Amino acid sequence: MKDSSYGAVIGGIFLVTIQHTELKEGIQKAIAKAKNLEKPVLVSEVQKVDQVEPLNVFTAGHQDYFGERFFWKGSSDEIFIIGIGICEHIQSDQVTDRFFHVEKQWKNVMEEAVVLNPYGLEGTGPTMFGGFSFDPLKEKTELWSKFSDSIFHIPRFMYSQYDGQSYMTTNIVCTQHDDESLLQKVLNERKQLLSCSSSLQDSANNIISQEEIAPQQWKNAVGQVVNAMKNGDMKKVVLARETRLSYEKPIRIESVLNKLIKNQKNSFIFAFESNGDCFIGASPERLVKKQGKQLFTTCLAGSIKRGLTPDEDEQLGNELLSDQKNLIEHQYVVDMIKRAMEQVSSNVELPNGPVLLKLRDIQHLYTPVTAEAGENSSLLSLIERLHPTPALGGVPREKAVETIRELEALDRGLYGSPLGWLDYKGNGDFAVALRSGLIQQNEASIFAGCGVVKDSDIDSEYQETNIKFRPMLTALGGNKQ
Ligand SMILES: C=C(O[C@H]1C=CC=C(C(=O)O)[C@@H]1O)C(=O)O
Ligand SMILES: [Mg+2]
Repeated sequence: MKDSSYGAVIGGIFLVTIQHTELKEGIQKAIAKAKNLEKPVLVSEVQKVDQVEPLNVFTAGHQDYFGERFFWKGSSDEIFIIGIGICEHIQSDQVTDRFFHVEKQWKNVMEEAVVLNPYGLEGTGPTMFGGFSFDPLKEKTELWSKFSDSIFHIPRFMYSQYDGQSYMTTNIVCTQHDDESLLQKVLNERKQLLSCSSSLQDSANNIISQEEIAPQQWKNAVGQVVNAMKNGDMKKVVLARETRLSYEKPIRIESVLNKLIKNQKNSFIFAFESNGDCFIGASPERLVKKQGKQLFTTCLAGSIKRGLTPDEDEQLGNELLSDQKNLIEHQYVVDMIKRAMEQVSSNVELPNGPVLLKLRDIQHLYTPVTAEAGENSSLLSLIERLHPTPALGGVPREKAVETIRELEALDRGLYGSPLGWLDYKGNGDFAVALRSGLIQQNEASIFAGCGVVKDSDIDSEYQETNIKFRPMLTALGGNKQ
């Protein structure tokens, strides 16, 4: 067969002329390997492509891959990763050692993989994305039935935009029973995807109801925790709650993403689809990023609203910077992260005190941390060590997580969890999945929590969660308090 090439468009933009000589050879090699080893072998091919609007790629996947897509934007727009379709699932409901199990499965796939990646940039080639639920021991509800406790996907197609360059990765699992016809099948799928429309009609979708779930019960829980702190050794517990919205028609994930991208600067924007449901959000908080040996993590805790005028905003910021309750709430996070990083990495560096991180709806106390990874520190092992930080769990960690498990009415699922991506070179980035919600056709559940310490005032904490609902409420067109 003579090699051919073709051009393709996404939303009227000429995307790329893709040749597939190497892919053909890669598939042949992988099939031979699969026969030899009697197990499936992954082929991953990377092509440089013209830059397109990342959201257009996600939208182009709507028709054939709805429920199997991933969207990721780095917090400073440095990287976009869009996954379309699922080539391989890496998941487990294992409670103990779940990070280790995911790492083992990932290594198992990568061990024999045939990688055709002349660029070798992070976030290109074999990459998995997904996350770990907040607490695998929490009693399950229907809400998160479409997601397992540890859930990662290797996409069929992946568009990555990094450092002003764009790449298209194609992943194929070859088995011992496959033959060369697999190439044509994949090329057809790719051609079909690239020719799909990237604009969807966005017609009005009215809200039928918006309900805060058990606000009084949540306030009681905050009161109970504050009392327990006055008499015991518990120092901080983060308590979260849910608001549920329902709509006339299915919610357009593309349109929610579009609004999050436009409104929520300095945030990780993500959407992770599984079995038709979508976990989506705009989190300002990084759990940990690994780039070569360099590690980046952040302490984010302590909050105040934005001002209506620049003067008021500055005044509120200064108030936050000197507020003892918020400084203590923040310091618990700094102490824990510093200690955890010092155990497994070197050159741990952080400023002496927090600065302000101003987002559209809220301002936070923020301390960035950098370090150099130790020999055996994989990204997943770092996530295991850090999750949950006291920005979502509390101090002491075990006791706080138990308290959340007992007192919180909410099934957190992936809210507050490590969510992100990991490539075959060990690079990756995970956010703490806050300011987020779960979209299930016509319904959305959104989540917000706050750090309760012994000086917490129940009504102020309640107001703080209302502010934290705003990013998702704005994107969903809901009513804000
Ligand atoms: C738990 C949330 O925020 C955390 C992150 C930043 C500030 C927080 C706070 O001030 O309470 C929380 O610890 C949330 O947004 O749902
Ligand atoms: Mg707070």
